[in-house]
Amino acid sequence: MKKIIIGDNIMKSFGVGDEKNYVLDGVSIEINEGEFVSVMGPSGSGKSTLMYAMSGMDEIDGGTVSIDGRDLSTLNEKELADIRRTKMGFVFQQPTLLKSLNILDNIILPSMRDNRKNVAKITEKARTLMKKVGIAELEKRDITQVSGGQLQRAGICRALMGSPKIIFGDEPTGALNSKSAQEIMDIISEINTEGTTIILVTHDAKIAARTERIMFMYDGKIVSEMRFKRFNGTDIDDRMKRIMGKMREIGI
Ligand SMILES: Nc1ncnc2c1ncn2[C@@H]1O[C@H](COP(=O)(O)OP(=O)(O)OP(=O)(O)O)[C@@H](O)[C@H]1O
Repeated sequence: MKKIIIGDNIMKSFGVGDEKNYVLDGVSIEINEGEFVSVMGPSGSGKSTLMYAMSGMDEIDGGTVSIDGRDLSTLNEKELADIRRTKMGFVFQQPTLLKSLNILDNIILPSMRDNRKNVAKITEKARTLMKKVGIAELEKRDITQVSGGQLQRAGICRALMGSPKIIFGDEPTGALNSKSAQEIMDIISEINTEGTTIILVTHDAKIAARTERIMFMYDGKIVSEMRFKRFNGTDIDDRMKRIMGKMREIGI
């Protein structure tokens, strides 16, 4: 199986001198192409920092991160930006959409920055994605005129515009009620089934239970890992029970 992300002994600190605090303390991680991974851990354990380190959004103090065979430390700013744009998509708890633009324009905006000439093609792709996630009829709406779940669907469309190999999600369902959260997970699972590697940070055992591999962080380290078969909708309670047992064991 091809490894799409290899992180070796990643160190990341904030602060200087006596205030220096290692938030990632020698994290090694390998993610296979097409894997569906989640990262759990207490608040402040370093989950988001790990995601930013793995995606090259943040510089690291030590260790290495390679994406699709390329060591990020050997790349200049432009090469790094290219890799981020072509290989990765990001979904956050609250999609950062612009109030002055409608849903469709928000989805196409980042792609337009890269390629102004292909408006028709970009718009067509956005419409295909909107249809896929069930918001086709909302393209003209302002972002204040849709629900949180619909907004997150738009955020997912925007992340998918560049056909990324990897989607990073930082609490992508964190602002949603449980029904919308599960619907968003249905969409994310489908994207994974189509071959995209997914890495989610979540506090929610019910979200993690739908992934195939869960990494548990504590104090800047990955302290445990759990693997499941691909989720087929039948054994959520059993998976959640196992995850919650592990969380208790670790002290989360
Ligand atoms: N830019 C920053 N400057 C200083 N400290 C930071 C910065 N970003 C993160 N930290 C600190 O690093 C630690 C880990 O933060 P991180 O956001 O990775 O944790 P997390 O596990 O994702 O937490 P949560 O579940 O609350 O989102 C925290 O103590 C946080 O305060």
